[in-house]
Amino acid sequence: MTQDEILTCQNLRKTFGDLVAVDDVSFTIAAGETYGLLGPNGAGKTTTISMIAGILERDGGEVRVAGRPHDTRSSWGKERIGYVPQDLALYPDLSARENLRFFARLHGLRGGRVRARVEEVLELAGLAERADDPVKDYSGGMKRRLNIGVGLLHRPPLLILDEPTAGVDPQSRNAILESVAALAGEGVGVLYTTHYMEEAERLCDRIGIIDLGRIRAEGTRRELVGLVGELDRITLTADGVQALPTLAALPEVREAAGRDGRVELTVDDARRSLPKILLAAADAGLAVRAVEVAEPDLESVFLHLTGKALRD
Ligand SMILES: Nc1ncnc2c1ncn2[C@@H]1O[C@H](COP(=O)(O)OP(=O)(O)OP(=O)(O)O)[C@@H](O)[C@H]1O
Repeated sequence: MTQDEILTCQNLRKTFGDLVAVDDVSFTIAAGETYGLLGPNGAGKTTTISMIAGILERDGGEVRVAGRPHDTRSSWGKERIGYVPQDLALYPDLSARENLRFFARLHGLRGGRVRARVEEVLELAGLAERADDPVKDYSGGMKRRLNIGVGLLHRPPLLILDEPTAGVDPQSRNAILESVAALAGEGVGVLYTTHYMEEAERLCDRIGIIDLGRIRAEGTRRELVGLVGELDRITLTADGVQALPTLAALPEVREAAGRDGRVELTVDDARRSLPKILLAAADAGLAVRAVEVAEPDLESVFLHLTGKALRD
């Protein structure tokens, strides 16, 4: 274990009757790192994080929080984890401020520390202006932001978020993603589950692709994309395909094909090679009308690894 590892889980396993919901899952998260568990509904994300959070008994494996063994009975680990479940755990008749005060006391905060922390979390969640309205009058996104705020009250060094943007409006979604990035910037380790590829790509330093209870592949976005050996594609729409031999001869171009005024190029790094390709096309007398760049994404990685789409 490296010194700044906030979470280590090894060989986690959970069965429900004959169903193996989580099968030999291992990964680590460092302080300040955001780790994404990306997989479709039923992949085993919630079961995995419930075991890590210490709210579900595991059938096998080990969890360490900041180096210490952690299970359903250990309060030391729970004090270091902020767990935000998918379902809202709020009192609808109380205001945001009242909800936060209640949960802050539950975490053992008292007196002036409750007041100060509640105000900080209201700001963080972007709810200061509506702090005294009953939660039942909030939008779905506001409730979700408050739910995350509750998980942050005790300043945990490890934050576990279970699909925090499911069903929220785009504005709240953006606010949630920004606040998670800010927390990671302050050194909080984040475990983030999602079935949205774009969120994993935008937010996560490393991603574990999970399907049928197993982690199929793990790495940075670039590493995962590299794993399946897919290359970037550039499509030029032009007045003809006469520049094809010139473009095919460029060292950046792996494959080139053209017909009906469209030139299709396969390249290693589209962003870097695009200016050179456009210059070469112009030199060869090709009038380019449109350019389209397609980089392989985690959706294609998922398809490659599991033979099915991330979303049905
Ligand atoms: N308490 C339970 N009893 C029986 N089966 C369960 C239980 N909890 C989960 N499962 C099953 O275990 C598998 C993994 O479920 P889990 O909820 O962990 O997946 P998930 O990736 O979080 O999906 P979702 O996004 O739908 O929550 C699924 O097949 C699910 O039906």
